Amino acid sequence: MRLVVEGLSAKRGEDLIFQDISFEIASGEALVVKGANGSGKSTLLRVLAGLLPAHSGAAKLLAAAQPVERVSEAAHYLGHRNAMKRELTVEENLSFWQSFLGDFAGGAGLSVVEAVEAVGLGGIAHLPFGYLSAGQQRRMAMAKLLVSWRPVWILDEPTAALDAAAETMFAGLVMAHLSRGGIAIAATHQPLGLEGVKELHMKGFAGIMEDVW
Ligand SMILES: Nc1ncnc2c1ncn2[C@@H]1O[C@H](COP(=O)(O)OP(=O)(O)OP(=O)(O)O)[C@@H](O)[C@H]1O
Repeated sequence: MRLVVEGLSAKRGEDLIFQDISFEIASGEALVVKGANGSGKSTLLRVLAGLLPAHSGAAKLLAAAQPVERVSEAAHYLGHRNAMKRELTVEENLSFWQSFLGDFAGGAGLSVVEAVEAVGLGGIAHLPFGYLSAGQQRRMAMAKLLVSWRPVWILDEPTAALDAAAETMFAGLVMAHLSRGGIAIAATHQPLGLEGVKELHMKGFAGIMEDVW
């Protein structure tokens, strides 16, 4: 499986945010997207996740376990917000996402109990999501990545609000995902503790980008 991005550009309103972004990531690889505030990291991830249209260019997932028209069909997107309902329990939220998303071909998600344990929060899945601390909420949002199998993880500032132990835990989850043949793309200002990842440096519209492999 390969994620191939060719000549991608995107606008916000009338403004071109970036243009001519190209890169390729294969199964088992991660790409970290770096750049200053406002350089277009979130915009790029939102385009890949199908939440914003590309202005030009394309992103394709090739040789996936099932054919897809859009990368988003094979992707989990973890944005700045956690996409959980505060009034529902953690278990209810994760069960919803598990049945809503389903499994992509070639893999199977963990049970809700297993996923909650994998993020180190076994025993509090019965609480309303809104009762959890900011860091616990972020961990539970990561558990959402585990309850259904999606080969591509698109992660926007995944470790915001996490303590050092949770950052290490998250790096382990990403490495396990890669070892299952997954792909991860993460925008971050913080080191994710991942070894040997590719980097993409967004420069904003003036400088666009350069690759550092
Ligand atoms: N809804 C919007 N309408 C118009 N412009 C927007 C919108 N959202 C973002 N922008 C602009 O697009 C540019 C890129 O924003 P983006 O959120 O992609 O940057 P970023 O690199 O992720 O920044 P940060 O590191 O602060 O999260 C910024 O100049 C921002 O003001």
